[in-house]
Amino acid sequence: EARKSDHLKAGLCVDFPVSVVLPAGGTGERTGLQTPKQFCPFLGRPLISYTIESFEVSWIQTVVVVVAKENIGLMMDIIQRFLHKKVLVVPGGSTRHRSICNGVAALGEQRRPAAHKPKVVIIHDAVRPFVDEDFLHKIATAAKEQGAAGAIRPLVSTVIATTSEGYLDHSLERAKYRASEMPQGFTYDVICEAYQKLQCTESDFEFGTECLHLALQYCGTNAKLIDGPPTLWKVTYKRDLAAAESIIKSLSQSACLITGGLEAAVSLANVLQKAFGALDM
Ligand SMILES: Nc1ccn([C@@H]2O[C@H](COP(=O)(O)OP(=O)(O)OP(=O)(O)O)[C@@H](O)[C@H]2O)c(=O)n1
Ligand SMILES: O=C(CO)[C@H](O)[C@H](O)COP(=O)(O)O
Repeated sequence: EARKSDHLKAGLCVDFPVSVVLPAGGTGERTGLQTPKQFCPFLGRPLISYTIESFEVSWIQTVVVVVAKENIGLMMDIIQRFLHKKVLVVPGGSTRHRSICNGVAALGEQRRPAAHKPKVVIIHDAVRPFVDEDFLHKIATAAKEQGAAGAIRPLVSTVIATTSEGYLDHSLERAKYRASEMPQGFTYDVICEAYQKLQCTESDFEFGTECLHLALQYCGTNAKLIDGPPTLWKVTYKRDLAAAESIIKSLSQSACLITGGLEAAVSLANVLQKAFGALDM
């Protein structure tokens, strides 16, 4: 049976069509598990279902989920079981860029009038389940204005370059750099052009890790960068699955205390509210 948390929606809106591409075609090699991380269950529900739920807001039209061919059936079952609406499933590619490119192409193939083509496409890794509507709205709005926008976070460690013999070559001044995270947003025209096969090279498709870079390189679009919350982090290693589980458990805990207004009961309610609040990241 579907078990969906009743998130408070922020009541935001936009006056342009927005669609989403969620790349979910990876194998999750770094977790060391057989099951790709996006399909690992948390409280009986696969991780990807939580991510899709974050995009179930009124101002988003279509969510394209890109999965490996062999997981299309599994993905369709998840959509049916957890009552996800507005989701289109398309086959992925051998790298993340190829999967995203397939997802963007699927938005153009949908049988709908040009007027309903997305103005903005949000791209978000399926394995970053904790993204809130307010931040999605910031990314969509900035992407519409600037052509591209992306989430950034401060670097935790200093980035260094090594020599081929394994010695320090040079180190970067950490304060000047940021970690690029997801979500990212693009106007539909910019992301389509960025992935044009005539300019996006095989090397980009094979080794690239940054969509914002493609937009700059092939469309001359300087993305607007927006500081994101720590919750945008990506599930990459096994330890991240444990962290995700603990957050999902804390988010799913809720209590309804009917106090009748007695002073002692009201202060108990306040204490409980603070205790639950302390579970926040
Ligand atoms: N061929 C691929 C590879 C990755 N992804 C997706 O891109 C996102 C971020 O990639 P990453 O964390 O690298 O996922 P995996 O490739 O699955 O992980 P690993 O590198 O450990 O195998 C994930 O949602 C992943 O499913 C994809 O859609 N298609
Ligand atoms: O941060 C990102 C984009 O800026 C991507 O999520 C990241 O590049 C995915 O990378 P990988 O496949 O190497 O884990």
